[in-house]
Amino acid sequence: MSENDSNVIRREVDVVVIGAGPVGENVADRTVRGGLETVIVERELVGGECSYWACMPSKALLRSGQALRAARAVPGAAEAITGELDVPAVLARRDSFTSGWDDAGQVRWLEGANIDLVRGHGRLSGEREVTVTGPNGELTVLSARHAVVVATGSTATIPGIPGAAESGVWTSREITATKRVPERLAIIGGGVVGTEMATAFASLGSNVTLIARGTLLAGLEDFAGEYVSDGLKELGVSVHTGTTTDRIERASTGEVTVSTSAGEVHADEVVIATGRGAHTRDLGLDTLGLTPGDWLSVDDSMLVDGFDWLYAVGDVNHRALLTHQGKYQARAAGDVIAARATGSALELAPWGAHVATADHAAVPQVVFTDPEVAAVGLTEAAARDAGYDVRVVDYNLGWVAGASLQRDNYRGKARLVIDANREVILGATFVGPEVAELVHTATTAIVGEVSIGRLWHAVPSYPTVSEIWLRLLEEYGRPRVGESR
Ligand SMILES: Cc1cc2nc3c(=O)[nH]c(=O)nc-3n(C[C@H](O)[C@H](O)[C@H](O)COP(=O)(O)OP(=O)(O)OC[C@H]3O[C@@H](n4cnc5c(N)ncnc54)[C@H](O)[C@@H]3O)c2cc1C
Ligand SMILES: NC(=O)c1ccc[n+]([C@@H]2O[C@H](COP(=O)([O-])OP(=O)(O)OC[C@H]3O[C@@H](n4cnc5c(N)ncnc54)[C@H](O)[C@@H]3O)[C@@H](O)[C@H]2O)c1
Repeated sequence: MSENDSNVIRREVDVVVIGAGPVGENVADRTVRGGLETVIVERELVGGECSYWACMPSKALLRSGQALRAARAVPGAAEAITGELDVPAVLARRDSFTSGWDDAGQVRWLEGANIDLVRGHGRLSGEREVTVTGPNGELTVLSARHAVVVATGSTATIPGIPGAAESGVWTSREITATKRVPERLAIIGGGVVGTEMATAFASLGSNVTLIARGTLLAGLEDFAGEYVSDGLKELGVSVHTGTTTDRIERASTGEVTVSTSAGEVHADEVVIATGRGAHTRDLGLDTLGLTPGDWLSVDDSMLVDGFDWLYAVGDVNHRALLTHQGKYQARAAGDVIAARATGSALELAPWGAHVATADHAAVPQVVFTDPEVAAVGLTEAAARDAGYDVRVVDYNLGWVAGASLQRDNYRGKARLVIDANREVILGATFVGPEVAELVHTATTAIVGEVSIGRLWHAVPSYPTVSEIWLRLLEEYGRPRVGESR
């Protein structure tokens, strides 16, 4: 590209955001609201991974099976269920949630929010500068007066299992967008994607084998993975934990053989669900002295270490690979960029308006398996490792009146991890059918540092599953007179 090249469009704006996933969209929304002219660059679909190949399609694929099992667990309703899932209807509903992989609706949202879209692949090309290669090779050079925000997300990693690359394996993209349900499906990886997709496709009629090198859902409380393993087995999934995958081979017939330490698995398709890598390989990081392919390390206002104009928000900074947490970071980052640009007051102390403090203490996550797992904050092991004086209280969710009304044979467990010195909650985990909505109360209690004594005054309605809160408090004990705060 030469300076005088007439085919190069040059434009100066206040803020350039690279990546129009949920996080980039939210940063841009906040900078525009803060009075800054903002351009967003997108190489694929506006809405990002979450809208088309992750959160939305995966949850749509899971929901119908969950609703059917819920009805079957309630006598009276169960008798009314006479058939199986309507697979084409489930896939059609998934298609409606991805708008048929068409981003026109999200583009309209950008227009309504006064965010300018430049389609193409963005690369950092110098200080405060991004060069975009458009769909027909045209170049647009965007100079940012105030900030460049990298919100390019993450991509599925394919480990170096011999034969994987040549066998046409699927990742989360192909499984969430599939137009057919494979008769036999092997899934490698016992994390969130692996367990959710095993649940979805077992419900849709696949014969699923889940191969995990360790336990399921490592990183959460151990009992979460154990309950989910039992749930998968009840759905007919063959669960192999502590199992390594040595080779993947596709025969000319199309059949795939997965050789593992537990024997051979034969399948029609294999999904690799072994984690994510930073979407930064072809981003021009080297022009700034950074390493392509690395996650971008940031401070709590999302400024990349060593820069005063470069921000990294969402999956790409590796703080929490979750849409809601990335959008939380985006609100802080968008507002801090606007505040720094206009010279307004900054709030950078913990829990201030311009920092994502909750990333360190209160990241909620729901795993939409059956049973569901809803967790926030520290696990018991993480709290002990962090040096807290920990008290743990557990309770059987099936003993709560609201749970037994919800369905027969309700099975589940809840745990609070409590800082015994300050008597505040550090972490909470709920495992059971439809527990997703329970976790926000725990998030609020952790963020607000609400004392156990005060929580006794937060009365859950009878007979709801939320009465688990009262049972957990009873297990912990009521503060004596003079002790409550
Ligand atoms: C199967 C699956 C299910 C999931 N389910 C959930 C869930 O239920 N709940 C939840 O909270 N999280 C879920 N996640 C995680 C969630 O998808 C991510 O945390 C979220 O998408 C991150 O948003 P983001 O905007 O940072 O990145 P992305 O959504 O990945 O968006 C990044 C955007 O940047 C664009 N881009 C990248 N590089 C460039 C470039 N150089 N130039 C221009 N554009 C570029 C991409 O095309 C993309 O549109 C799931 C993930 C997977 C894989
Ligand atoms: N409901 C949700 O919120 C939701 C759903 C799906 C994904 N996500 C997010 O997306 C991210 C990615 O999910 P994921 O399941 O791909 O990653 P993950 O980190 O949750 O799980 C990866 C799994 O693969 C295993 N693994 C890693 N390398 C391996 C190898 N070489 N061979 C065999 N196994 C290997 C790990 O031990 C782990 O069990 C997660 O961080 C998660 O937060 C969230």
